[in-house]
Amino acid sequence: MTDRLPHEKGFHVSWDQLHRDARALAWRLQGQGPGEDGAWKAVVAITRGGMAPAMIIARELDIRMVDTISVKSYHHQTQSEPQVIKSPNADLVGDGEGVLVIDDLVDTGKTLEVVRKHMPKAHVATVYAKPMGKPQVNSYITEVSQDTWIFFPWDMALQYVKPYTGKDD
Ligand SMILES: O=P(O)(O)OC[C@H]1O[C@H](OP(=O)(O)OP(=O)(O)O)[C@H](O)[C@@H]1O
Ligand SMILES: O=c1[nH]c(=O)c2nc[nH]c2[nH]1
Ligand SMILES: [Mg+2]
Repeated sequence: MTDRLPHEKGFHVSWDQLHRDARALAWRLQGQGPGEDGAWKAVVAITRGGMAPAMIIARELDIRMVDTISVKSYHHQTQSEPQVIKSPNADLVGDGEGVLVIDDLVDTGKTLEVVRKHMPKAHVATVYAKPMGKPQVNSYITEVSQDTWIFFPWDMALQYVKPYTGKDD
């Protein structure tokens, strides 16, 4: 057994970096909604990864209507068919008009495909995007290659690493 990942590259995101990138996304979305002065009606976070960026975006854009949609598709790094296991309030989101749907990243785009069926008129935004999933998002901040695995701060902890020489005594 090996501890090595099935992906060649890792893109490690700190809390600070996530905060900056989510703020950059909020900046891009500000004033782009269909409401008066470009306001958005609500934010829907795709749990769980979308919750941290959605909170930052809701704060920056002063949106108080926040709901969630829960789509489960990965077990560690293995993907299965996405399933909606919790829907947002239908009275709040309607067909998605004026709603910002936020996720941390789009990879294959399968999760967003399912979400778009629920809210076809929503504006879908992710902080990070891989090429295969890009057609599913309306806005994103940083693109990484398809063979990169993005590591988020909530999945990581600081730990000792050996020097490059391998000598740590
Ligand atoms: O574009 P896709 O290939 O569908 O993958 C992207 C989705 O996968 C991850 O969520 P995951 O299902 O692992 O759940 P989590 O957010 O609870 O970690 C990530 O947060 C996205 O929601
Ligand atoms: O933490 C994650 N990093 C990724 O790159 C990814 N792709 C799908 N799901 C993911 N989760
Ligand atoms: Mg997710």
